[in-house]
Amino acid sequence: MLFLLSGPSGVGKGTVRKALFKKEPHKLLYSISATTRKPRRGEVDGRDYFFTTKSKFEEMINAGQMLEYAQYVDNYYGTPKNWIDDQREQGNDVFMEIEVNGAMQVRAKVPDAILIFLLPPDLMQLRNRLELRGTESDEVIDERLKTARQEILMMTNYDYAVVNDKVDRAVKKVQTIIDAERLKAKRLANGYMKILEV
Ligand SMILES: Nc1ncnc2c1ncn2[C@@H]1O[C@H](COP(=O)(O)OP(=O)(O)OP(=O)(O)O)[C@@H](O)[C@H]1O
Ligand SMILES: Nc1nc2c(ncn2[C@@H]2O[C@H](COP(=O)(O)O)[C@@H](O)[C@H]2O)c(=O)[nH]1
Repeated sequence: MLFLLSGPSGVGKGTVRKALFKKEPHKLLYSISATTRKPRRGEVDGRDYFFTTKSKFEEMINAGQMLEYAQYVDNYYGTPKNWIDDQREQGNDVFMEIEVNGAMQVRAKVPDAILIFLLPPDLMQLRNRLELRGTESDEVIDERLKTARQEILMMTNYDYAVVNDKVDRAVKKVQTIIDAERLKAKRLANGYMKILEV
């Protein structure tokens, strides 16, 4: 199965994902994205992102190596396709964490993907979280918040919305969605739902 988490910058996608993975070791595999953004302090190439150049990224796009990609506030971000295909063929569940334009490409290409949108309690808290994280300049924070307003309007295209007020509560909700979707898929695979429909 393919689970995808989106939401505006600073809403807490990475925080929720890391907490979820601590609770669910080995059951979900994180899809590492490629980006042309410069690494932040503490970020590791091949763990947080595959950091690359604009020209290499464009080569990958032209070679059809991206499942999806987007330009987000002056940088490219995208999901290498091969890895996702390999994992799904082996029966592993994959977890993606990406912005909304890329998510809509995944929706079109992988119709059975489960799309979850993470919301902030309000826009003021989104700004506070980005400022407290301290990884972007004021200018970039303004750009990201401007983009956030458009992104939140896309929420209706998702299967689920979860408010990240408290991290542990948001993690529990995402875990519940994953468990419910896995159960649904298992029942469908066994023909259980089909029998009920008849
Ligand atoms: N529920 C929460 N309450 C308060 N602060 C939070 C909460 N969730 C995350 N944060 C904090 O908000 C900041 C942004 O979180 P995080 O980096 O996980 O967001 P993100 O959505 O992954 O951002 P980006 O898309 O820019 O990578 C971090 O400093 C994190 O510690
Ligand atoms: N469309 C894609 N968006 C991605 C991907 N990897 C990350 N992202 C999103 O980009 C923004 C900015 O990320 P940041 O690390 O610079 O804060 C954020 O919304 C990420 O979720 C991807 O592969 N494709």
